[in-house]
Amino acid sequence: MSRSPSLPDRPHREIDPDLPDDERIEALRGHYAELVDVHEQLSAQLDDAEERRASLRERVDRVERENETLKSSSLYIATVEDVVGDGEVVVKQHGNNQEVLTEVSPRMADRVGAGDRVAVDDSFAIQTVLDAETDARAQSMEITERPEVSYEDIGGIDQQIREVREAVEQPLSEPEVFEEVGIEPPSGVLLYGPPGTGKTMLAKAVANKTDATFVKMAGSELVRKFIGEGSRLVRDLFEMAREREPAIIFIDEIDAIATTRTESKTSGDAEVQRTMMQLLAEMDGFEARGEIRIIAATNRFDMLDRAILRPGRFDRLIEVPEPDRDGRERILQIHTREMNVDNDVDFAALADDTEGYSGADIESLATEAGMFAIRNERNEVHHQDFLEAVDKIENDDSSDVVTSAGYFYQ
Ligand SMILES: Nc1ncnc2c1ncn2[C@@H]1O[C@H](COP(=O)(O)OP(=O)(O)OP(=O)(O)O)[C@@H](O)[C@H]1O
Repeated sequence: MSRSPSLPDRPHREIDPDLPDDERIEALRGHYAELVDVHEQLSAQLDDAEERRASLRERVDRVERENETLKSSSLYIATVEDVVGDGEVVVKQHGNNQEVLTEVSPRMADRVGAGDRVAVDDSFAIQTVLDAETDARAQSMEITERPEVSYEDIGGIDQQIREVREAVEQPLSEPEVFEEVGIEPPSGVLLYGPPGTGKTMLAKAVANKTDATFVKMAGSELVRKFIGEGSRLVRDLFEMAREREPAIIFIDEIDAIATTRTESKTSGDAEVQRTMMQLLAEMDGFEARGEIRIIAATNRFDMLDRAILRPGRFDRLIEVPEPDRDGRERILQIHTREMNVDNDVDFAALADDTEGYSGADIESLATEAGMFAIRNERNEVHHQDFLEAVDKIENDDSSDVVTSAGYFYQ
């Protein structure tokens, strides 16, 4: 730091009062001249000091600004695509889709997994994993690189499987067939029917079969949890799918965002409307022969706004009903494949006893029967265990069976 210049000496002059007037005046003139000189020096020093002060102030301002920028420095949002091992991951930055192989600090190593949204700094070091609170997308979207469901795991809806394969799988696996014939594949497929009948499974099985990423979003979460975010989330949903082509977008409970317009003009309705408009806009601007297929599901077909069923939107409707007797038998067999089931179990008879059960109900029934076997200290499940399970489920008020059978869906 430069040192302040020394101050000039203060002029001091004793003037003898007994001097003749002209000499005194001369002495006073001389004193005055000295004072003027010192004044000029001090003014110059003051100007210098002012100048230095201004330049220091400027430096302080600059440092403060830099400090502020560092403290609040923006982080970029990226998705972890793959954990390569040895503390390295591939991340893809949102927006520019740049893919980067980056090291994970030991502090973050246990917390980072494929599919996580993370905040990265300029050098792509992962600073934080976005938790459910900050990451609306993580809460409302489920992304599975390759779901483990196959068509063989789904019972009783063979006709629906066939239709979904034609409408969703074939355009992905054999797009040339559609080109040769000169038709556009259906834009979107709508699965409708009571809860727990295998709609989600169907969508997952197609993703599995076609090696497509499964991107699921629940319509209800879109509008209920993230007020004001609905349309952004719809945009995000399609963007996520585009980043991961081939992909299957599955919108569960689409009725939550595509209900018939009501007269009321509450802000909640406006939000639902905006979300639906965004969805329609995304679908309208969609390449029908592209690598992204859209499947939606609803339990409330009656409530749907018909605008979403127009050609170019959800133009293939597939009903997924409750399983019939044969379907129930098949689903029972599927869900007991891994169980140690005694020869006395009569699946045909159980199918008769489970009228009105959905696939999900039958899955709970099998688990419940297994619990009875464990309670009776057996490792084999007997027919009687299934009967007790039926009894328990039907007398249990909290059971879904009672409600799902009574669901209104068309
Ligand atoms: N047809 C089926 N075959 C075999 N299992 C089934 C079938 N339907 C449902 N399940 C079982 O029930 C569970 C839930 O099914 P799924 O989520 O596919 O139903 P959904 O129709 O999408 O229901 P929701 O309308 O409530 O979302 C599945 O994980 C599966 O174990």
